[in-house]
Amino acid sequence: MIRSAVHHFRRSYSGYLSPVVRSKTLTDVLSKHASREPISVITAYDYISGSWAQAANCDVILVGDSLAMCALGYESTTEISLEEFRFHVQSVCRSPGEAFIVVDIPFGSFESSIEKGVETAISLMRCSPKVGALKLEVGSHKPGAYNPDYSLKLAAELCSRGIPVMGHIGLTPQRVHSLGGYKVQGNRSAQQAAAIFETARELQKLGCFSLLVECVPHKVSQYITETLNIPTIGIGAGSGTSGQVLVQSDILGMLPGRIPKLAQKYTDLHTQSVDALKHYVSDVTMHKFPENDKNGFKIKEDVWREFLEIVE
Ligand SMILES: Nc1nc(=O)c2c([nH]1)NC[C@@H]1CN(c3ccc(C(=O)N[C@@H](CCC(=O)O)C(=O)O)cc3)CN21
Ligand SMILES: CC(C)C(=O)C(=O)O
Ligand SMILES: [Mg+2]
Repeated sequence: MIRSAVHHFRRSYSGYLSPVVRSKTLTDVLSKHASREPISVITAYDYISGSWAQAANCDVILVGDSLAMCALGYESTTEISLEEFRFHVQSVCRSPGEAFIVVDIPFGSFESSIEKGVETAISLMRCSPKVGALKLEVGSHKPGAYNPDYSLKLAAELCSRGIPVMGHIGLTPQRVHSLGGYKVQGNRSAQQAAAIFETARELQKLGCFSLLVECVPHKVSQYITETLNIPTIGIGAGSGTSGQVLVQSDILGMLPGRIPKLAQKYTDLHTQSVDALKHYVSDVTMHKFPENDKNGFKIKEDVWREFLEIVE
């Protein structure tokens, strides 16, 4: 059977049929690293923020569990459930574009057992065929320790099952309680920095395709980047990593108040949005909106007269 041409089109956010764009694959991301081009990563939380990141041509979209704090108003990332998180993954995946999509594994969905972790990982991969990889926060590996960190074992199990894993090291926000706050990691002692490096090396050995390095002194993250073959994506890890990631709500200034020192605000969407909304509220109050000619709909004069005859 000849396939109809419509199969090669999909609906874009504007509602029009647009040519299907194939998402970047893991291979595309790794070839970018092989040619030493910086990899750009932006978080997204829903269809709108996903579409913005796609339109900006970032290489990778991270559906980060920071959405708990930055889009849902929770106090920490530990509060969001897997079920709630999956809806957001699905909506980001509906955004049209080429970005490779990486998804966080939220707190509480993988810690009880390896089996549970594997099941969760499969359910996240199955949110959409556009989910290309998962990200797992990993605790510091103590070299020679009798009981290696559970998350290292889970990372290995996922890799061995064909699920691409990005290991997340340094400041791991899901462990905010055991870390005693959102603090720089690997700056207090040589042993602490070495533990982060050893964890990075171990994760590469276990098969992780990339590492996310958060809030680590730039000398340490650059050393990790230069020593390993897999790309490192930094946040608060300086300029020596293979790529950078930031939280979209920080880049755009979507929320009032301060953003972490590691981030940079490129615009103030909160202020701009509130100003625009105030303008609308004022227009409604002042009878300036809507304007019948511009925003309204007409009825034919004879239909109108007939209407009046019926009702009067
Ligand atoms: N808006 C936002 N941006 C983020 O990048 C982000 C979140 N939220 N929530 C989840 C995690 C937590 N992250 C954070 C949160 C706070 C700091 C922070 O307050 N850092 C201190 C410096 C660190 C220190 O004093 O040791 C700062 O002054 O900004 C850092 C990373 C990164 N992630
Ligand atoms: C802060 C980044 C790295 C993250 O894990 C997230 O957005 O959830
Ligand atoms: Mg996260």
